[in-house]
Amino acid sequence: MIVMKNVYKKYPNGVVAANGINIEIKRGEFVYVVGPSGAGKSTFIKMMYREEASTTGDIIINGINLATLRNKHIPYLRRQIGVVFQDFKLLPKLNVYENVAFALEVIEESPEEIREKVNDVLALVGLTQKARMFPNELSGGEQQRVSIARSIVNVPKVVIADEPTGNLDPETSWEIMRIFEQINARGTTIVMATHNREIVNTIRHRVIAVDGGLITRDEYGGEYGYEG
Ligand SMILES: Nc1ncnc2c1ncn2[C@@H]1O[C@H](COP(=O)(O)OP(=O)(O)OP(=O)(O)O)[C@@H](O)[C@H]1O
Repeated sequence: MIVMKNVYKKYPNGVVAANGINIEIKRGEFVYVVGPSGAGKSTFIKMMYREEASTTGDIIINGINLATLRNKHIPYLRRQIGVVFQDFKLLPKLNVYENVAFALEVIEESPEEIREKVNDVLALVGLTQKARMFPNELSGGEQQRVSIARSIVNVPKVVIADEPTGNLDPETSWEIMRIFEQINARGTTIVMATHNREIVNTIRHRVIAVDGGLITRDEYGGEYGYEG
């Protein structure tokens, strides 16, 4: 489902952020990506949704080879992958419902389909009552719920999350994790970069540790194993 073969990434400034990564992530897995700041975690996951292209090596997502993917087909890839960010990235002028619906409208779904799908995901993240509110009227945890709803409304096979609890207090972080657990229980693959030791060591999943652009550890049910 996600395969990387000898993936190497050098940024234009000369920094090598991936230095020969080989990995296979199967459908339905939940994977944490951990490692010190600057280790290459974001680069690793940005390459999965083609925010960054690899310099050399193959990346295959759901059978799509990103090395040969033409730019005009990137939207097709993105529809198969939901992405959740630390800073939510909601559209401030759209309300909760519209932020989630937007992901569907751009691919020309019918109004009935949009309504049903958006209402379903808002119920899943517990925001039915706040559908008409705007991002600046919501707490950080609620904003992250909207962004998770947006990421899954297309029913992607993979959800990639880059530090999704990084801006949230501990209690809210656990609530957000419960939602990711639910999404994973429905069969969606989750790849999550995180600095949250408590979470990694409590809700056990596969742990991929990255350092210096290399995978230094890959264990099912592994420990966080880093300071900070
Ligand atoms: N767009 C870019 N241009 C140049 N260098 C970059 C770029 N993005 C990241 N880097 C460099 O690549 C290396 C890996 O960065 P990356 O953001 O992948 O690390 P990270 O493990 O996600 O770090 P953090 O935990 O601090 O978010 C760092 O040395 C960083 O400075």
